[in-house]
Amino acid sequence: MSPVVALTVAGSDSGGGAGLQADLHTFAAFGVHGTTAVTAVTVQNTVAVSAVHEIPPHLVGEQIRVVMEDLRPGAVKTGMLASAPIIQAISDAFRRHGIGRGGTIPLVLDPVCASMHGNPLLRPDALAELKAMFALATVVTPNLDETQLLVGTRDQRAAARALLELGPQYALVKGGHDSGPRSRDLLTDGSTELWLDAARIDTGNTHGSGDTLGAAITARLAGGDTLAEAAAVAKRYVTTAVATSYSVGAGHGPVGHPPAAEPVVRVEVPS
Ligand SMILES: Nc1ncnc2c1ncn2[C@@H]1O[C@H](COP(=O)(O)OP(=O)(O)O)[C@@H](O)[C@H]1O
Ligand SMILES: Cc1ncc(COP(=O)(O)OP(=O)(O)O)c(N)n1
Repeated sequence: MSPVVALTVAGSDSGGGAGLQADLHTFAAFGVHGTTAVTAVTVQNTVAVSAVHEIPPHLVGEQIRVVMEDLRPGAVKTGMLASAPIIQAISDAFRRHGIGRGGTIPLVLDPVCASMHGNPLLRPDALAELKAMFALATVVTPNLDETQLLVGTRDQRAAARALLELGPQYALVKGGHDSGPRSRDLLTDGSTELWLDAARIDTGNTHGSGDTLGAAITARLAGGDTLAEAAAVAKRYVTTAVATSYSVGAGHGPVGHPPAAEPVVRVEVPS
């Protein structure tokens, strides 16, 4: 029986905590075969990002093409996209291959702008292109620093409203960077509202938590979940991931990726 397949379009984190490495760990934890289109190689450890090498845009597009034509992922996630020309190449490839709104393959768009150390992962002149891409997304998943940059507020409801005006089907505004005893994320399509709520775990080792949440949503969407189902499962998974995070290196350690309690199960339909 062939496995469910998902694609991540993302940057590489040499420290192994975030980016496509976190996405692949998460896909594997859900029993999903992970494929990649690499946008950039970051020179990164637990302390800082010290350099970024961008992949030529046409090669990013080609990675998407060959994966789509051969492995046929059931859902796609984007992370670090680096530059406006790379975003343009990705958007073109998505339209060509039916990824995102207007197509049949769900798209989880994590608008990664900076690392948790404050180092940029998106060129400032690419912000408009990134926002234009939101209209393709099934769901956009910014953290509160990103909502501040993208729509000028850290208020979760106000941010979600402003994000939805840019055209995604859903906004999922993450609350990990908030304070207080709960870590609450808001999922809304403008008419329904779902609060994903968990106890805040007292740790500085949350590197890769945003990628892990988005990748878990993508894995479950690839297996056929609705977005609300996928987000609820993914929230339970990322809470376990933060609870199993660990210290490695001198800075912020990564979240853990234990096998998912609710993996993706392929249902074989007899022909
Ligand atoms: N200390 C924590 N305890 C529990 N959940 C957390 C904690 N930090 C982050 N999360 C959760 O991890 C996910 C990623 O959130 P966030 O840190 O806001 O995004 P990012 O990693 O993109 O900056 C969210 O579901 C958030 O609620
Ligand atoms: C290459 C690369 N991509 C993404 C990130 C940021 O990861 P994310 O999980 O969104 O955020 P943190 O949990 O690390 O704040 C990265 N650092 N590198």
